[in-house]
Amino acid sequence: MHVGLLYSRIRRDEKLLLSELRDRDHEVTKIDVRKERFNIGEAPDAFEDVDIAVDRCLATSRSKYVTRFLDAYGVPVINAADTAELCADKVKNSLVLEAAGVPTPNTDVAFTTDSALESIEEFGYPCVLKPVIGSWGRLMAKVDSRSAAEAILEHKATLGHYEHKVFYIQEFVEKPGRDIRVVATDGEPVAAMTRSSDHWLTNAAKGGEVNEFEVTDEVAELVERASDAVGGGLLGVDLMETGDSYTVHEVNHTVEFKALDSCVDFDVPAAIVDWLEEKAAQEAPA
Ligand SMILES: Nc1ncnc2c1ncn2[C@@H]1O[C@H](COP(=O)(O)OP(=O)(O)OP(=O)(O)O)[C@@H](O)[C@H]1O
Repeated sequence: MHVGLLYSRIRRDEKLLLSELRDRDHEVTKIDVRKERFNIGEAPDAFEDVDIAVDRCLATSRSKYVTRFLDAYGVPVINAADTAELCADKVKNSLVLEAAGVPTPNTDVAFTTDSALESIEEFGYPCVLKPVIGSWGRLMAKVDSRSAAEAILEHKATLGHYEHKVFYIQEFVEKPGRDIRVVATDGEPVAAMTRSSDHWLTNAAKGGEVNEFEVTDEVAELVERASDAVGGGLLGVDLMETGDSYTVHEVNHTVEFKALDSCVDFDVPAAIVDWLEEKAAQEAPA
């Protein structure tokens, strides 16, 4: 197959994918989206003969638009534009998980500091404020008191980019010092890990310790439902343990898997490329 890999920076994750694709003698065109121009009617030459495109753009904004252009050009893309749209935005992510009946932390959205403060007071302390767009745990706030809430809201309202004026307020989940990341292809778990830390932000990007997690039937079922809720694809489903069950706090669409690959006794890039081969075969004209 001929894979178009869309990127703006080649991380270790992309290197792992590229080397697996090349080991299997697949043709790969690396497409640096910073150097391309996307015309509304005509596809850039780089996409010629590409069987399947894999969006690995770091910046959410690029990912969202590039996948739309690929759709318009008729090039199959992992992940689909609609999936990118739903995963890139925490509000949309929460809404589709809730609508699909997937347990997810209770969340309010408010547009003014006064109404946000009402939500915060209702959730009680601590609760969590998250930027609606963002990753790696950046600009997340655990709000411990009313005075902290007032200060954070004022900072966001005064100094924040317009997206920070959409206040996303979430209940604090008393997880056991770790969360769970499951990488899945069309809802089928590939492998999973726990991310542990003394810090309330346990994600690997923040330096949390990673360990293999054996996916139980209950987790597999939640992962499948969470994946379906955003339209499937190659996804990272994040869950927290709640004591007697789980809650899914996020589904990621340009999932990083290097940390997972390093801690499991399983070849993650190989499993991803197996799945890509299947997808490309399904997309091929009969
Ligand atoms: N409601 C919550 N209660 C308690 N802890 C939370 C809550 N939401 C998130 N966390 C913790 O914060 C971490 C980052 O959360 P989240 O995944 O929402 O942020 P992110 O910036 O999108 O991170 P990433 O893109 O790396 O997954 C989680 O790994 C989890 O440890």
